[in-house]
Amino acid sequence: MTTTTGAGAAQAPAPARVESPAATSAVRTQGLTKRFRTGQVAVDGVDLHVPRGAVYGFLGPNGSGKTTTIRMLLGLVRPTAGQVHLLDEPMPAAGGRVLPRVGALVEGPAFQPYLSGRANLARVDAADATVDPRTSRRRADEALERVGLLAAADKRYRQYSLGMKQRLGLAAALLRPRDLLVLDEPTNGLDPQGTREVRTLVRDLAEAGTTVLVSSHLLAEIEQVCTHVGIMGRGRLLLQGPRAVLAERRTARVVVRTRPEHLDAARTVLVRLGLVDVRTEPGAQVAELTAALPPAPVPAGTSAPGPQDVAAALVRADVPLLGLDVRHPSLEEVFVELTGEGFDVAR
Ligand SMILES: Nc1ncnc2c1ncn2[C@@H]1O[C@H](COP(=O)(O)OP(=O)(O)OP(=O)(O)O)[C@@H](O)[C@H]1O
Repeated sequence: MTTTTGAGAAQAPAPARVESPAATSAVRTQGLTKRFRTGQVAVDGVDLHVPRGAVYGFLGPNGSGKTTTIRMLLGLVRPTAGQVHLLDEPMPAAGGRVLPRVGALVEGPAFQPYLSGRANLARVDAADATVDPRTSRRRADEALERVGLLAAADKRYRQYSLGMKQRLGLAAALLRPRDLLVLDEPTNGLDPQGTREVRTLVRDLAEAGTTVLVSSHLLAEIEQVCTHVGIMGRGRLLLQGPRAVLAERRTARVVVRTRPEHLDAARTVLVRLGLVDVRTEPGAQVAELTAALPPAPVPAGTSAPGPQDVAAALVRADVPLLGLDVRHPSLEEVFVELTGEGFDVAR
């Protein structure tokens, strides 16, 4: 794994800037696109917005373009088109100034296999021209402690488990205070306890004022710590916003069971009531219809049909009601619906 720490970039004194009122983004992209030489469009016109102070869950199935997007943010991959601003500064032009304020954990070989974890961190630290070399050891040990790796600090990197390697990558990103942390699948290779620790770490860092962009193909792993989410599917950003946008997508469906010969009449009733996405499943004895209920909350002054209205309307239309339920999709189902594939499916 590589840690991009802004190392080597001599930090020019920040010029006096008049911050515009809109200067509140940790990450902002416009039309970010990457077409590889193979012709594959891995990232397709992505407009990311990560507000300052957010924990932004960057979610999507394997192969949906998260890593390529992150690499473009950090200047590791050149975009085919589009713009990137980090901490309200244009990239890559302001990289020398901005990248020291950005810690990153992205995949790729970077650590020396025959050096210990601590010695590897010392190398990363030494490459950062903006820090005091005399306090290197303290920084390394504090970072190792933070990720629970102090006890294994003197072990060689090649003897580390995948989880330990991942922790060392995190430690490298934490060698100095950051305004923005970009973590690509930080829980890869970690056991459930390690995953919980990463979540706690992310929460602590955010509380201390660091904006965190964290990617995952596993919704449940990071959903709990996010204040914002962005969902990728096939190179496109399908949904973005405060975490509540996910809940809003959890449209409940009403499930109606009736006799097969009344299926068409029941369908007409549901459509007349204004329900959408009506699906029918004829059966020999019992036919089933499902339809989307309007999402709550309903705007003031309007009344959206609820399950009781559905029942009443069916009875009025003489449709025998053999059963009526309301089904709420899980967040996982919302994702599958959004991305059009299982959350673990590679392209
Ligand atoms: N260097 C490359 N050349 C050609 N295609 C690439 C290259 N890197 C990535 N891709 C393709 O671009 C698509 C997006 O890959 P990317 O790694 O960005 O997805 P991801 O969402 O990060 O997936 P994962 O969770 O598996 O890392 C994939 O289809 C991948 O095969």
